Amino acid sequence: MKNLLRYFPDLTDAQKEQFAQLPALYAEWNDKINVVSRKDIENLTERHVIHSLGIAKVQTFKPGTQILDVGTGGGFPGIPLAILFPDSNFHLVDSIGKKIKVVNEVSAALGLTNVKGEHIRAEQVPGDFHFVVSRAVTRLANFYPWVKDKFKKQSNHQLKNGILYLKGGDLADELKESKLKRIKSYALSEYFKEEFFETKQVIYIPAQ
Ligand SMILES: C[S@@+](CC[C@H](N)C(=O)[O-])C[C@H]1O[C@@H](n2cnc3c(N)ncnc32)[C@H](O)[C@@H]1O
Repeated sequence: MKNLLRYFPDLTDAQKEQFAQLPALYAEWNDKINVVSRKDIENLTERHVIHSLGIAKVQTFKPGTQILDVGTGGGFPGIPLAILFPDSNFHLVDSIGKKIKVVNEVSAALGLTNVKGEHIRAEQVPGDFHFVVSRAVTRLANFYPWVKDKFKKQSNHQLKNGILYLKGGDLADELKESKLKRIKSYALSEYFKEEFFETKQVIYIPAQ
């Protein structure tokens, strides 16, 4: 929690309270439905919450922004982003229904009104979003076709509408394979000092 406050010093009391509830909520739900590895549950704030919020270091979402989180699992990166941006709307989808149960239970416990969890495959989501966010779902060559028709035409952020994907390691082959253009990568080590972030990046792919 201390690091979270250091990296995001402008949180309101309500947001601090919501972030503070996450470790206990996920520990409780993870015992019933596994959404986070046992090792990671002990480092939830660093490995899941701060990591998810890496997207916010790259782009601040304006009020009214529509965001789709594809393959959200138990709600990452969608839930931490929804706490940070209470005036943006987050549609969190996963192809496994019990994971969405965790998403909906956690967001209800936090009183989040800007999160909609849905059990649906990404390919089937009817689209109209400014941004798609994701972490640890599939290679970009598979991912992009799932979401390519889901972007609003009008962009109103510093970044044009597109994908903000949390990735790690050497991505040269994956990016080449995807044949996607104008990709930018942002190293999370620029923002967060823990070793965990050393090779972590946010990959931005504008809608094309
Ligand atoms: C490794 S988990 C990552 C979960 C979460 N994003 C995280 O980082 O903690 C990958 C998730 O993607 C989901 N998934 C895979 N293919 C999908 C698809 N076509 N549509 C929706 N969800 C999908 C899986 O069910 C799984 O929950």
